[in-house]
Amino acid sequence: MTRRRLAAGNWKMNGTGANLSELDALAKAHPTPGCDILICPPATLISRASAATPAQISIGGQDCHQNETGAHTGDISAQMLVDAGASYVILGHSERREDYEESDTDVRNKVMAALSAGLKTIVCVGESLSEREANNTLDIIGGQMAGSIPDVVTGDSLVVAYEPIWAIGTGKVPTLDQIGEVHDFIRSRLERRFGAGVGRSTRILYGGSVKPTNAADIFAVSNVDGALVGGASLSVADFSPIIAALENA
Ligand SMILES: O=C(CO)COP(=O)(O)O
Repeated sequence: MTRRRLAAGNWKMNGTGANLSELDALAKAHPTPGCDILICPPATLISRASAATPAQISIGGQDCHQNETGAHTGDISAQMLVDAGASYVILGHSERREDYEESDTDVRNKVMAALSAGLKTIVCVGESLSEREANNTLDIIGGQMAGSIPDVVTGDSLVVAYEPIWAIGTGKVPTLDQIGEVHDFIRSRLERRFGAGVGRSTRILYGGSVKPTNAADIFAVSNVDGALVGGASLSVADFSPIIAALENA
């Protein structure tokens, strides 16, 4: 099973129109990429980013509401993301689980809404430092997967991102053995639940302090099919070498 690798950038709450030139430069640096490239800018930029960016770079959202329409001030539905030009959405990021107390059930409902709108979904899972230190990492990941991923997944519509919370924005990265252990576990859980088809075609990304300096080592780990990159996705100078490392993995 060959999975097309994915380099995904999560801009979080960073970027205005002035940053769209980064996308242009990224597209010029990777005219025919050897992996999928995705940028998830803030919602205010999705429409402009998708209009301005060549097709080899996909644009995604960072969250969506579980309902199609309605009285939900400040929220954005999956259909609205599609309308704005998004083809992916990140769901269940640890920052949303923490800042908005999103539960696994909330995430699962959002994933179902996004899939039925035709979006590919990147579902984030990951343990806190205290959970890792208590040797609970695999239990936590297994529970988040069981609770956050719905039964209706088909084809390559699901991407799972393993993001240890303690590695996000900290410069700390798990050992390659630790990354491999969790990615192998995620793969086995996907195969057990969805069978060989979806279980093997689902891409599993690593996220948390991925930099040009550590990307090649991380991409050599088994069942690492790409990265979900925060800070280093904001500039072409940092993101482009990460993409190149993935292309060469
Ligand atoms: O949370 C992340 C991506 O979603 C990772 O962020 P950093 O790459 O900044 O650690």
